[in-house]
Amino acid sequence: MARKNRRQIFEHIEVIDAGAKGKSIAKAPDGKVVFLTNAVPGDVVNIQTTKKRKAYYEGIATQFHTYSDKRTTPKCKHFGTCGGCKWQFMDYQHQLAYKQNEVVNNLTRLGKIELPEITPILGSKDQYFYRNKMEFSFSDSRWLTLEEIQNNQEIDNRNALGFHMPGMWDKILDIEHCHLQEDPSNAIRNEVKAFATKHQIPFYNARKQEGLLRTLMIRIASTGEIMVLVQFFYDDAEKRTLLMDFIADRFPEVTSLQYVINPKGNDTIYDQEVVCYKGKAYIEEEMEGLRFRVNAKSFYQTNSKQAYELYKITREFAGLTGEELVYDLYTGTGTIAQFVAKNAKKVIGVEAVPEAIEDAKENAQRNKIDNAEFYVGDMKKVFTSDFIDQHGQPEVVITDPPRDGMHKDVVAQLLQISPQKIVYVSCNSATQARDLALLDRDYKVTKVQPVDMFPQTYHVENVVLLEKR
Ligand SMILES: C[S@@+](CC[C@H](N)C(=O)[O-])C[C@H]1O[C@@H](n2cnc3c(N)ncnc32)[C@H](O)[C@@H]1O
Repeated sequence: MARKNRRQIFEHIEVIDAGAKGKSIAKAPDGKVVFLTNAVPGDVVNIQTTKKRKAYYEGIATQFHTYSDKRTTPKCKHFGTCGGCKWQFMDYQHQLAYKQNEVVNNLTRLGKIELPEITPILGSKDQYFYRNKMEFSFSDSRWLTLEEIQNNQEIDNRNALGFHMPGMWDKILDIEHCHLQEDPSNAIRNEVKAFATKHQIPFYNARKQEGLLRTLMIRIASTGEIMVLVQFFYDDAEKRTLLMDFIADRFPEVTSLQYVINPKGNDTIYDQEVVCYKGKAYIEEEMEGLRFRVNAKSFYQTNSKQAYELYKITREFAGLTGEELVYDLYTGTGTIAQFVAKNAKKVIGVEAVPEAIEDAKENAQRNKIDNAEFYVGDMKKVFTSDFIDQHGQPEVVITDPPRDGMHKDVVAQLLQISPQKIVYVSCNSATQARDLALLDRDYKVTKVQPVDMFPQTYHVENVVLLEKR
């Protein structure tokens, strides 16, 4: 009897498009779509299927007959193993074209939105070393590369400090050089790993839940300030001090050295106490003369230069005259709210993370902004008719939700309060399309501007202006 999920080989297939989550698309001889992980549109390949579903296959290209002219040479030695920068092998102009297409497809096909003429996507000047924040994981059972296995290399130490292998919670790929964050990021990570290994400070083992060192976070702000945060699994004062002093002495340019002791099963630090070991408990970002203090738990857009471009577009779309009451929903540390405050009568920011709202209030005070107020809470619970009665009917609403988009009650409330304009900033145009469809009854999409915040990845940010019909 034939096995249902039997692997199949398709020969001489042209890859025709790039699809969701960075996968490329080909057509199998039976007409079904094949999603591929390792090919670029224009490649002609042999495909081995890895999964068979009713309507499509998943597969990998096993042999290349023709290489696409959209290809370029990846810069990173970890490309192909590391899941971080999946599009590094595609020329940047083509990356941008596919991102633009993704936005248009999602808005028109999923949202059924009638679109105005769309301005071309705004590309990033820096295509590498654009991230201000990186988080690396320690592991005592490093992922072995094919090269190491093939060379039958003697492996006496399996320590790693790097990224999770795609889809594997317990396997870490050791990173020697990452092209996403500028110096001294690579030096800090590599020297911390070498020092901890030499001094036998145990690296974490996620399966056994043992080992001292869990994660290393590095933040490098546009002002040049640097935050390093080490996460430990338990407290060992001697080993902790040894490592923290090493970082402080070896990297005096670090302005904020912090640690967390996190005995939980997962390594999120949002519910943990952060201890400042040396320097300040925050770093400062700067934008158009505004200074933003960012603490270890605060969200700050990870590409600082493109965040400035994104905020300028948001402000331009809002078209403020100085007379408007503006709501900034999902305000984070209040950066957009403060960025538009001088053009508005008053701005109200709402956000779920209390520490972010504390930062927002303090930042506004230091920036001498006295027409912005910030409130903490879950949006669907806070953004109610009572809240509007208390704070006033906004003429403009800016909304920048997480990847899931807005809760349907929040969308319903927007329809209810009916502002003249809504500026919708999104990092996921599929959920944005869903929300725009719900708003379509009363609002027309009049401007769309995709922005590339994350070169070498398939992620795309999109700003939409909605005006009342
Ligand atoms: C994409 S970030 C935008 C932050 C900010 N606008 C900026 O540019 O820095 C989304 C924000 O929504 C917040 N958030 C997520 N779910 C929320 C909810 N249910 N209610 C309120 N805020 C929420 C997150 O904490 C995060 O700060």
